[in-house]
Amino acid sequence: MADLELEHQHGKARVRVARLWRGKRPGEADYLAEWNVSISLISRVLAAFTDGDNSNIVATDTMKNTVYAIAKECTDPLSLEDFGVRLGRHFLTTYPKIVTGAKVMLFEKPWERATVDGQPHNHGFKLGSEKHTVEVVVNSDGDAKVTSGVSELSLLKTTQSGFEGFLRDKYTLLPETRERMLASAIRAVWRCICYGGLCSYSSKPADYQKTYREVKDILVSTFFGPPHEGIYSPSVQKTLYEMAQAVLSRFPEIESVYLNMPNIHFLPVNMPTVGVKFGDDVFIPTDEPHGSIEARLSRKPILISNL
Ligand SMILES: O=c1[nH]c(=O)c2[nH]c(=O)[nH]c2[nH]1
Repeated sequence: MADLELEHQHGKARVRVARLWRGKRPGEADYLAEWNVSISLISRVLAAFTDGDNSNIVATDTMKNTVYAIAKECTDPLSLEDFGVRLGRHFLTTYPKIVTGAKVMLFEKPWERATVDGQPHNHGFKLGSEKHTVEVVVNSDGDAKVTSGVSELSLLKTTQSGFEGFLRDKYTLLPETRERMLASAIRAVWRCICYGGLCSYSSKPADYQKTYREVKDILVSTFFGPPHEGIYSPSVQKTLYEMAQAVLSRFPEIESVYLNMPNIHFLPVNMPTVGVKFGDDVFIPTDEPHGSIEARLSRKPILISNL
């Protein structure tokens, strides 16, 4: 109908692939990556929706198979980001007249090299905790916008946290405190890249894997503070801001960082009527409800007129 407009995309979600790169010589370590890949294509397939004309559809089954084929083509270990860019560009170069954009979302299962007798094992892996996440958007010029992240980074500190001075009204029960546990399952997402195109911070991190590890380290060390004394957190909000600021000051190529930090409450047990006296030593851990605190910190765009 002339007065209607259809926006559409199609793709394959949650394709799981494990890529093994065997040690090149006997006795050399194997490398393993397990990825979960979701692809969504913007393509000229309006007629498929409106007229049942499938002639321009890239089958989602083909997209799934392409994940395996490109994984095979990658003869050396590579980052999740580089794999995502390569995969996204594949659809644009294979179908330049049909596919006008590709979005690839990936996360990596945290297999870590096992250690046995204090030695890294050549072919043994164990599952870690937090996940590396990536979103790649490729446009028809082949420019790729890469957003990296970490999810389920679960951190807890037993002290050096409080919450005071907040608004009080007739429903406020929460006592003020300078002594509480602080726990969160952090999701962080940072954006730094434009290949080609206009972008104020356009350099590609030399090594995505290294940047991922270093961003994680900075998030963790800012959350906890120094090993012995720690650092006092007056709120999740302030700690979140300091974590984001630390990432931007360490990495000039990162233009913005988003942090989502649920405040996972550990409620001190208190049972005054039964004669057991607790003193911030027994807690009820709770998942729900939890505080939900999120923010994005970005560099202000550089104004040409100020240069
Ligand atoms: O760090 C906190 N921020 C809040 O906004 C909040 N709200 C609340 O009940 N406890 C906390 N803690």
